[in-house]
This record gives sequence, structure tokens and C-alpha cells, in this order.
Amino acid sequence: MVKVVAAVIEQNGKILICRRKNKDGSAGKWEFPGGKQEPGETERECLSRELMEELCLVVQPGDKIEAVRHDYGSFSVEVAFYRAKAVGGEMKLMVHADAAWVQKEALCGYDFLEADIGFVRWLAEGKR
Ligand SMILES: Nc1nc2c([nH]c(=O)n2[C@H]2C[C@H](O)[C@@H](COP(=O)(O)OP(=O)(O)OP(=O)(O)O)O2)c(=O)[nH]1
Ligand SMILES: [Mg+2]
Repeated sequence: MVKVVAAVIEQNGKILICRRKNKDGSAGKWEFPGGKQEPGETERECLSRELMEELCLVVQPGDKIEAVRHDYGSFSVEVAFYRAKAVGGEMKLMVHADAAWVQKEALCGYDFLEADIGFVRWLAEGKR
């Protein structure tokens, strides 16, 4: 089970999502920025490190919203979604093909990684 932490950053009613580069099985899919938890690291530490590495953003991790598990066949993941606040840095795409600030209701129009689909629907419905 690969443990992953991802950020839900909301600003002015919009949520930050990122599109993966065209490689491997997840080619071009949208996701929430974040990545794999390293040994000895808390989920929040992982979130802060990943957001700096991937987007050059300083974030303040907030509440854990939900953790979802998904089986991709050759591996399975547990993605922990955390609210986070961008408190510094200037966003720069270090690993993604694209990024977008999207209104909750419009999230479902983006092609997300499979593990995220249920969560995105939930967010879009404004239940959280
Ligand atoms: N970052 C992120 N990964 C997700 C999400 N949903 C989902 O299934 N994943 C999967 C895709 C990958 O198989 C795995 C972690 O992805 P990652 O590519 O971000 O990991 P990483 O940043 O540590 O990158 P790397 O060092 O492994 O290249 O979790 C999501 O919303 N955000
Ligand atoms: Mg990542």
C-alpha cells in the first residue's frame, strides 16, 4: 500500500488542481498536488515538503478531510486529503504539466486519477 498525502487548497472559492505529465499509467490526469509519504515523516510534514518540491509553495496543513483507498491493479494507494493554506512562495510548476484554480462545481469536468473520483464528486457537491 503506497501512502500518499494530497492538498486541497481553496482560495477565493477556487481549488488548486494539477495535471500530471504524459508518462506512465496516469498520463495527463488531474490530481491534487502531493506525493508519497517518506519513512519517519508525518502526513503534514509530507504535505509541506511535497508542495514545496512540486509547486514552490509554502503551505500550512490544516484538517484531514478524508483518506481513500484505491487498487490500481499493479499497486494500491491510500490517499489522505488535507486542507491546506498557501502562506508563501510563488507558484511554479516543477513536476506537473499544468495547474488550474477551479470552482468546486466545475471539478467534475476534469479527468481525475481514479482514486480521486469519488472524493471530487463529494467536494463538487459542496458537502465539505
Ligand atoms: N499527488 C497525488 N497522487 C495521487 C492522487 N490520487 C492518486 O491516486 N494518486 C496516486 C498517483 C501516484 O500513484 C501516487 C503518488 O503520486 P506522486 O506521483 O504524486 O508521488 P510523488 O510526488 O512522491 O512522486 P515520485 O517521487 O514518486 O515521482 O498516488 C492525488 O490526488 N494526488
Ligand atoms: Mg506528486
